Amino acid sequence: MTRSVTVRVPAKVNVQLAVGAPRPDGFHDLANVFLAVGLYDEVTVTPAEALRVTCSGPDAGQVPLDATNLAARAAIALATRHGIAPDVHIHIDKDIPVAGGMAGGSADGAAALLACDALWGTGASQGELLEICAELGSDVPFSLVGGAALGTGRGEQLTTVDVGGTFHWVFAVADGGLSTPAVYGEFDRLTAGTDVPAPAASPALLTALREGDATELAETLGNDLQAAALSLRPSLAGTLAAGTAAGALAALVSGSGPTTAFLTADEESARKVADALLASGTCRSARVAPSPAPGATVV
Ligand SMILES: C[C@](O)(CO)[C@H](O)COP(=O)(O)OP(=O)(O)OC[C@H]1O[C@@H](n2ccc(N)nc2=O)[C@H](O)[C@@H]1O
Ligand SMILES: Nc1ncnc2c1ncn2[C@@H]1O[C@H](COP(=O)(O)OP(=O)(O)OP(=O)(O)O)[C@@H](O)[C@H]1O
Repeated sequence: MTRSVTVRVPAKVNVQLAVGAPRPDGFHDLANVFLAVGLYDEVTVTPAEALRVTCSGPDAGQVPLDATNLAARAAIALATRHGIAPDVHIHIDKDIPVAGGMAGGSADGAAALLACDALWGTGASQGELLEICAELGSDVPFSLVGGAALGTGRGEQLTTVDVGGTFHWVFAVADGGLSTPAVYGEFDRLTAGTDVPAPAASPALLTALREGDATELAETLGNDLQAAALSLRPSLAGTLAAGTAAGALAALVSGSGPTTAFLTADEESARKVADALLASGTCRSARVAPSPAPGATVV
């Protein structure tokens, strides 16, 4: 009998994304407060004659199925380290918006890594898994651990953040994606000639998370990439305004966008904001999700 392993993995929203000046290696130092949210991809790995990737879900057509897929890269990275062949069929059941600033590709990379480790019995330590994640991308370590964390460096060095309650969100999915490097490039263009301060986590935001206080969190949310995302996609301003008018406590661009995130007082209010966003015609779909959510987990 052929054994399969399935891993469920969450999307993320950045409740604070403080961005420093560009580094010599092209990356930016960050104070990146990640929160995992309850929208999930499921990645299933099954032994096969050769590595191949398939994908299902409404956005499946936008997902690369070649060796550039982060799930395939994760399988190859683990196999290479352990001297085995990455002969596995990876199936991604995708529910996280693609190129939406919610770390969907990163989630699949972390999930495939955990799934292959379980399938092959490689027994990689959490430290080794996190090291491979960091090689795959800045957001990938957080997708593995989930919950809430502060990411420093380029976002890959994680410190756990305490969260004292459930926060309710609405995510407005835009038509088409935004390229993460293009948004960082626009940030550089917009801040050229200015003194960009070293990024630091907001103590008030960390307190709001610890106390589970949505009103306080709403006042302290911040995304330094928001102006760049709005500059590249001006129509997002209309989406942000529609969610705020519908009663969201706060609205912001999720990571590099173009998904926009709305913090609400409770689940009922989240449903109302989602309905109003859809009716406004300013987004393709509106998804309700609680946070924090657990990281990559074998199901
Ligand atoms: C916008 C965020 O999603 C917020 O969590 C992340 O910072 C992006 O993380 P990611 O998609 O995993 O990004 P990576 O795959 O590591 O890098 C893609 C590109 O984004 C830019 N990048 C990314 C992270 C970072 N700290 N500084 C950057 O300038 C670089 O141009 C890099 O070449
Ligand atoms: N498994 C994957 N799922 C989706 N996209 C992938 C995957 N692997 C590689 N990609 C590529 O990565 C690009 C960005 O997709 P992704 O959904 O990860 O964006 P994102 O959510 O904006 O990322 P982040 O928030 O980490 O910056 C896609 O356009 C696609 O070409």
